[in-house]
Amino acid sequence: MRVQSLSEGGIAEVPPRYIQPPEDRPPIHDDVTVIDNRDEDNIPMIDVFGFDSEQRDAVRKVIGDACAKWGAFHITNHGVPLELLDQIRGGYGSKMLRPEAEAETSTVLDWRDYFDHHTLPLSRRDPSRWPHFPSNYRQVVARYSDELKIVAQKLLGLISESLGLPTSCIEDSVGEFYQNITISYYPACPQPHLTLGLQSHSDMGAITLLIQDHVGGLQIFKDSQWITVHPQSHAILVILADQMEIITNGKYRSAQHRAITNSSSPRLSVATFHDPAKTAKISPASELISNSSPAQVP
Ligand SMILES: O=C(O)CCC(=O)C(=O)O
Ligand SMILES: [Fe+2]
Repeated sequence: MRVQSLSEGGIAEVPPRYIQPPEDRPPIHDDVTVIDNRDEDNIPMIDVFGFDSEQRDAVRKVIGDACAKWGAFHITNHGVPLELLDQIRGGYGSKMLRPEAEAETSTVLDWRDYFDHHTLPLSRRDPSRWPHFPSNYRQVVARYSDELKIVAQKLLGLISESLGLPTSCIEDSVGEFYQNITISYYPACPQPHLTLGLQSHSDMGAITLLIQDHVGGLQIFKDSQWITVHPQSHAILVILADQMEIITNGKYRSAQHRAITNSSSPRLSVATFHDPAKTAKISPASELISNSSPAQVP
């Protein structure tokens, strides 16, 4: 059953299968706020200046710092047309989302419906399996996929350089991207203090590019605290994923994150995952292995 139907049915209490164990529940009181971190503690906002080569040294430096400290950061002036960000966020959400089969082993369910699109390589892209409304929907998703692949490639180049690696190092070890776009819809929840929209996890691929609407609810775990990522409509959130942690031999960590719910507004996010090719064998870059920094994985 869709969570959206539960929510719109007007239930006052969430079904038991959605109730998180006490240690995982978010600290929401009177449904207003979560821990509200001060702005200076919030996730870095990095202007990449359209990946302009003149700014490359400076941008590489701040990206390196953000990767080491946060494993996640916002970028602006990324070159993706802002109207495309709005198009993929806008209006497509609730009606076409359907729940994917929940693993029966999962004891507690997420307060979320989602729709997954296989977008790259092109051999996996079959728009006929995607919703066909609004009429330009498939076109928007395809265009968004292509634009975000470019951003992901440019970021991998900068991240490689920030570690003193050749520009193409990480991209070469990742191989041809497997890209998936997941649109998540989190209906309003009558008991946000008992539930999670999405349980704590790190993404398993190489790099995730995420945009969200104005509601907010994404949190990143840093220094033993959950930090709420303030929505920034023109920015793209970059989240380092597990394969990046392996390739960088732990110099950069994948970011642990989760989504919380709220009782008043449904929320939408669009996550674009870039995973290594199925044939890629991921291991730490040899340049990052030394006596003082042995390989963290074989
Ligand atoms: O909805 C969000 O902000 C988070 C989505 C996410 O982390 C995921 O789909 O892996
Ligand atoms: Fe995630």
